[in-house]
Amino acid sequence: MAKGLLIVLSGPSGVGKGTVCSALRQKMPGLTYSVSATTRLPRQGEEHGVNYFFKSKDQFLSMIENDQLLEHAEYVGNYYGTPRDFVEETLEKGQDIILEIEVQGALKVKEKFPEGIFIFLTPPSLEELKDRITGRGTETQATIDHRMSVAVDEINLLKHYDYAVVNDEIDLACKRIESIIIAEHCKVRS
Ligand SMILES: Nc1ncnc2c1ncn2[C@@H]1O[C@H](COP(=O)(O)OP(=O)(O)OP(=O)(O)O)[C@@H](O)[C@H]1O
Ligand SMILES: Nc1nc2c(ncn2[C@@H]2O[C@H](COP(=O)(O)O)[C@@H](O)[C@H]2O)c(=O)[nH]1
Repeated sequence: MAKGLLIVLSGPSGVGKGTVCSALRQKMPGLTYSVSATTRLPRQGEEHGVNYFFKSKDQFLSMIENDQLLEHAEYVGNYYGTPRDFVEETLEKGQDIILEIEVQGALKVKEKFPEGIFIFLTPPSLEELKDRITGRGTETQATIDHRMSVAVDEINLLKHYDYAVVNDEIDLACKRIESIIIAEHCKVRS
């Protein structure tokens, strides 16, 4: 049986990865979502096992030690990582999986899975990006400033991705990503 596609969606904080990914999962119910582990505290309404596996720093470090993470990164003061077994088992079953992760982690996944599909979601402008992070109302001003400064470095790494998708409008961005996945399934592979 053919393996599933590993799809990595990244882009700066607040660009709309989570929003677009939720819309995409509604349109493509066969697409499996990789739930990450993090040491970040839950935001209001976030659930363990749904949005993230929320871990203490010691628990996270032990996941690294035991090689349970496909990749991990430290981002703006917290650790984030992708549980390895779930990704590998999903691909083996022939199902597509999407990872919604930041850029350092995406580049580590690319080293291990060069056959993956790497999609960078871009904001229409940096001003709009800042408005979105601020408007979400989840971050302090200091965190917004930190995330915005990291965003500039992240956008400079766009060249390592296969596709750039602008998130000007949620439905359009979602349609572009759906089209990429459909086209990748039609690709002739040697
Ligand atoms: N196309 C869009 N137009 C306007 N607002 C949007 C659009 N896409 C997302 N948003 C809004 O921008 C904010 C940030 O979106 P979201 O939380 O999905 O970003 P993210 O990239 O997942 O962020 P993070 O990396 O911090 O988790 C949310 O309030 C969301 O409703
Ligand atoms: N390298 C990884 N990055 C991840 C993972 N899960 C989420 N993320 C990214 O972290 C930032 C911050 O997320 P937030 O929920 O605190 O706003 C964002 O870019 C996420 O996409 C992961 O497993 N590995």
